[in-house]
Formats: sequence, structure tokens, C-alpha cells
Amino acid sequence: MTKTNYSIPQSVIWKEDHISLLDQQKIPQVTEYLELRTIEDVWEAIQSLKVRGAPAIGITASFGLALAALQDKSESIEQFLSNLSKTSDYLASSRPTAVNLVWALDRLTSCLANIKSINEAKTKIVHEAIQIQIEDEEVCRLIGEHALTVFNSGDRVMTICNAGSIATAKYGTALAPFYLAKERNIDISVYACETRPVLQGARLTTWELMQADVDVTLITDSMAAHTIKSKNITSIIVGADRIAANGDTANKIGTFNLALLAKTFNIPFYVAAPLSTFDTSIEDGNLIPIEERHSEEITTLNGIRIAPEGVKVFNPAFDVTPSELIAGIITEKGIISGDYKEEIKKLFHS
Ligand SMILES: CSC[C@@H](O)[C@@H](O)C(=O)COP(=O)(O)O
Repeated sequence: MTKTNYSIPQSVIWKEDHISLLDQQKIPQVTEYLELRTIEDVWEAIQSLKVRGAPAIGITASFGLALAALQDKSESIEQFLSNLSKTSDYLASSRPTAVNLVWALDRLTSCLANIKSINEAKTKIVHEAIQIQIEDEEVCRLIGEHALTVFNSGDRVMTICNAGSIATAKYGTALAPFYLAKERNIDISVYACETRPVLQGARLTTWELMQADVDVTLITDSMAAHTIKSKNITSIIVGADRIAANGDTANKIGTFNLALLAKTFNIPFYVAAPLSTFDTSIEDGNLIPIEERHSEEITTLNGIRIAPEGVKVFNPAFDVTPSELIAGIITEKGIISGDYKEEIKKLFHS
């Protein structure tokens, strides 16, 4: 595996008796790790966005389930498995849109088929959780390699939210090509949308890319159209939280706007995501559950109220981009485009 030299703090670290978690709510002011010791700690960290980004949520939830398994005092395998299934359902309820969460929990539960003892189950589940994190790093690096083939030196690329290193095991998805490009002296400038209301673009994407010395410029979301026109943006790349069987893609709210702008300005709009973000059980994007978060994310800024008390608020955290607006979905297995339904079928049967 080729390694890059950049070093961004790792978002999730397994410590055997707890999880050490980079508190993404405090970045960029403070780089601080939390200790998650109970399953409730893990649920709360995911729900409150202390860890966020589809793959990182999946990794955290798997370590959470491993922690619960190690702490379990059951005397029969049946009781142990029943407790684990309840814990898995509980963790899955922390956030509804990113399918990587359920994907990771299901993978852990599946690895317990045919276990002969509780001790064996505990060893297997910890091993599988660690494996999910190790694999995600390699998967993201491969996504970066494939993504790099659609860019040229001198490109100016727009992105939204944070689909970077701290949203995954390493490298990120949409941001992975920028790290690889930097290392190979390929000159790409990034324009990061601030990503209202939680500001993942302003707080996290700029923080990450600046540490790797990638050329990044911050804009507010409402500046996207003007920036594409005036700065001659060459393409847009985003991450994903769930991709339906027809390629419709849920990602951070505002992504759909960017896809429409890409069409207007005739520039390619790419989605970068691992296979663990595909949900082939869902026919199209209309069936993707869209998380609605609390109104204070919109009515307050840093704890200060900016909207009248009692105002009605609609706060969907994600939107769905129809696949016909997507120039290519970049995965660890390569780039698919065109007839997404067929291409996705092939992706899962090759
Ligand atoms: C590699 S992360 C991909 C997506 O999870 C990311 O773009 C995103 O929308 C994250 O939303 P968030 O609400 O911050 O978890």
C-alpha cells in the first residue's frame, strides 16, 4: 500500500477498553479527544456530530458494538447475541441517513455466525471492527487514485461539507484526490462551501486541507454560482451518505443545489463514495430517509439567537441528487457513469 506523508489527526482510535474520539464539534478551535466508555457515550457522540461523516460513523458504531460485546456479562451465547442485537439496533437509531452505520453493524453481527463460545465472539467482533477501519483507509486511498484521473493540474474544484480524512479512517472520499495530488505536485485549488447550518466546510474541510498545504478557499454556500462563474471552477466533487440502486445520491444539504449549478455551467459533478455507502435495497432516492435536525442549528449561531423566538424551521440535514445530474460515481473499484442502475448491479456482482 502506498502511503502519503500528510498527517491529520485520526478521528476514531480503538483503545481496547474505550474509544478515543476526536471531538469534531470543537474543531478548528480545539483538537481534543473524548473517551467513550459506554454505549450511551457512543450513541450521543454520533447523534451530536462529535463524530460525523458516513464512514467515520460506521467505524465508531462498530467499535461501540465491540465495546458492548466486551462489557457483556451473559452466561449463554443466546443471551449474548440477543443483547448484541438490541445494542446494534440502538446504535443504528443514532442517525438515519448514512447507510454505512447499518452496513458496519450488520457486518459485525454477520461475522458471529457459527461461533462456539462468548469469548470467541468477543475476539471476532473486535477483530472485525478493527478490520473495517483498516479497510476503509485503503478504500479511500483507492477512491483518491481513481478520482485523480478526472482532474488536471491547474483545476479549480468545488466541494461541500467535509468528506475528508476525519470523516473516514484516512484520506476521505471527495478530499482524497487533493491529498494525493499535493504529494505528486499536481496543482489543484479547492473551493470549500461553508455548509450551513453546521459548517462542516468552514470548520473541518479548510482545517484539514490547510494542514496538508492544499490550496483551499472558503466561500459561503450562497456564493457558489457566482464563484463557479467568476473563478472558472472546472468541476465539483462531493461525498455521499447513501446511494440508491439507481445512483440517486443523498449527501449534505446543499449538494443538490451544486449539482444543478454544475448542469447550468456545463461542468462535471462527481460523487466519491465507497461501496459501503450504496444501498441497493432502495430502488431510488425517494426512499432514502432524510434526517431532520433540531431547529437551534438554524436559529442560533454559536449559542446566540439569530431568528425570532417561535419561528417555524425546516432543517433537513441531507438532500438527494438525482443520478442524471452525476457525471460519475467514483468508488474504490473505479468510476461508473451512464446507466447507473446497470453499472451498480455490475459493481456488486464483479
Ligand atoms: C466521506 S463523508 C461523506 C458524507 O458523509 C458527507 O459528505 C456528509 O454529508 C456528512 O454529513 P454529516 O451530517 O456531517 O455527517
